[in-house]
Amino acid sequence: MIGSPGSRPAEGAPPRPGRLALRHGGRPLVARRRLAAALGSRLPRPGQRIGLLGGSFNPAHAGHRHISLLALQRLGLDGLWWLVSPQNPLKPSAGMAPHAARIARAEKLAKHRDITVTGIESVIGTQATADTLAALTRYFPGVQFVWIMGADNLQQIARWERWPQIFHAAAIAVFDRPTYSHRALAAKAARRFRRARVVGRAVGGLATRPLPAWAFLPIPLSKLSATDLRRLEGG
Ligand SMILES: Nc1ncnc2c1ncn2[C@@H]1O[C@H](COP(=O)(O)OP(=O)(O)OP(=O)(O)O)[C@@H](O)[C@H]1O
Ligand SMILES: O=C(O)c1ccc[n+]([C@@H]2O[C@H](COP(=O)([O-])O)[C@@H](O)[C@H]2O)c1
Repeated sequence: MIGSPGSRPAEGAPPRPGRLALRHGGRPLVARRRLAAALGSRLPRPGQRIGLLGGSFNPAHAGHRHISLLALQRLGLDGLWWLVSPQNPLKPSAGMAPHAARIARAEKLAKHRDITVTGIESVIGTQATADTLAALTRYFPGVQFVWIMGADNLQQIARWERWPQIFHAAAIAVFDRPTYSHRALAAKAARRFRRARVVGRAVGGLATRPLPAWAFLPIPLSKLSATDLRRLEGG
């Protein structure tokens, strides 16, 4: 049923954003063929575990691929989408390469059968992650979405729009990143949701845990960043 939050109703979840109308005249606002086009015809099936690595990808780099491969393995994902954001609400648009150019470059780098590069947020008309997750869980009921991010974003997620809703909309996997681990784990979001943290062997089943659920994954670190790459490329 479109409009259901997926197979994992979150107990005590805050109300979904009212302004996000996904049905009009009984039909979804975005036709399935447009969603399929944005996903290279690879629509997910109910029950599948799909990782969502949201990012500016300005530009994509091997650090993105590194955490994506680890996410696929360690979380037993069926697929992982690189959600190339039209515009991060907290980043300046100056210096941001055009959306299509960032997608094209990410596609060249991803090159993995389980990774889909997509600009789907521009198709469904969302920018804030809370809205993106609300839309995806309605368009794809029963799909187990896992939001993937680096530790730098756990540190600052409490500045994102309606951020607690994100914890109630999808499981969250945080991948360690040089210099951020301690700050991230001491930050507001980690403290507020400390009881929802999944540790040890249970992390492998994060995708199917009742929400909220999040985990911090220590990994072999990658120092790569888009900021450094832009500097090297003279951008
Ligand atoms: N080397 C890395 N290790 C762990 N996570 C990373 C790494 N690089 C990027 N990420 C994560 O990937 C997601 C998308 O990152 P983004 O496209 O902003 O790249 P970035 O290198 O962080 O860019 P910038 O330097 O411009 O902020 C974010 O959640 C970010 O934390
Ligand atoms: O929802 C928000 O308010 C929000 C604020 C900042 C970042 N985000 C999302 O976080 C993801 C990572 O962004 P970035 O620019 O650090 O790669 C990307 O999907 C953004 O849309 C979302």
